[in-house]
Amino acid sequence: MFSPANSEAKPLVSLSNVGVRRNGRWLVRGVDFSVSRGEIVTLIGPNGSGKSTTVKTAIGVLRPDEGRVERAAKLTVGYVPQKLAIDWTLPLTVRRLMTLTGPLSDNDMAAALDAVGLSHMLGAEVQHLSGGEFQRALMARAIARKPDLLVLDEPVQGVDFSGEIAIYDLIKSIRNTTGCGILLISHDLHVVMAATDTVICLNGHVCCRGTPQAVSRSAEYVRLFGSRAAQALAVYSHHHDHTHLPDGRVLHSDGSVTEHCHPDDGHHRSHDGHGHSDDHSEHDHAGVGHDQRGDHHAEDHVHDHKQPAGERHV
Ligand SMILES: Nc1ncnc2c1ncn2[C@@H]1O[C@H](COP(=O)(O)OP(=O)(O)OP(=O)(O)O)[C@@H](O)[C@H]1O
Repeated sequence: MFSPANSEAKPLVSLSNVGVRRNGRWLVRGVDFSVSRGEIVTLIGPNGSGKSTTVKTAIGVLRPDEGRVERAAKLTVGYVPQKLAIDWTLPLTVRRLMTLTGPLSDNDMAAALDAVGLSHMLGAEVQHLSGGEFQRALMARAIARKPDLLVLDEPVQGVDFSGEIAIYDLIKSIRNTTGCGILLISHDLHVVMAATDTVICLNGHVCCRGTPQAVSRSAEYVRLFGSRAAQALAVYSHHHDHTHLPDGRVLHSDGSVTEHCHPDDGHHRSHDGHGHSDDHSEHDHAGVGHDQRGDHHAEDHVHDHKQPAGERHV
């Protein structure tokens, strides 16, 4: 069992002021974060905010156009991409899926499938797996080669709400048993799990970062989802009140355009039941910290915490 005390101080991967530019446009810029052994870091943000670009840069699939990416020597990465090119017309068993990218011993395959709860499905056709089972099979494939860093791009796609909780539990258990670092992407701003040590919100740059734990401890949340769900899942929603234009300028909600984020065009909105207010200390208590480096100011975004779509406050 992994113990954080055993974790190495040096991060597995660290990004400093990373920017990626394509066709004259910055896809992401000024991105700073690191992932250490035993740590779970989750990137959230709207469509096109640069999450996939950022993880691809972190693992070396893309080269940054500015800034620096440092990876630990001999780092092994298990990567579950957002999209997988599978020919669904051809039969493909779970066993074959596990070995598509290289040979794997029977023992390692069995251990990985056991870890994700799919040992009984070695001979099953991938086409027949449920959304949750398919995601687990992809995770088994990624952990079978015992990576130092596991990177999961939207691990809960096609999975229902209770399945999401199970997958987040599984991710946490993989971290606890192997001690690997985990870098996750959640496309959905609403759902972030409590196992996450750090949430990083991207919108072309790092908007804010912090822990989702405080939300999962709120009485309303525990009443709504039960204590088990509260241990496994936190809910975090983030409303962007400005848009980054292709040329790097910023379009604000009042229609004005500035070179950089505006220092006072946003506010912390209170939310029914969660008691958030404009008081910074309270917001900090909720574990969410704004990124105050560079030109991005603490007041540039509106936050609240709420239940996922389809759920309702009680
Ligand atoms: N090679 C490329 N050339 C030009 N633009 C690109 C390239 N790759 C990505 N983009 C653009 O960069 C932006 C960020 O894309 P990215 O896939 O990183 O976002 P994302 O946050 O992962 O989005 P989603 O939630 O939809 O998966 C998008 O506007 C995308 O169209």
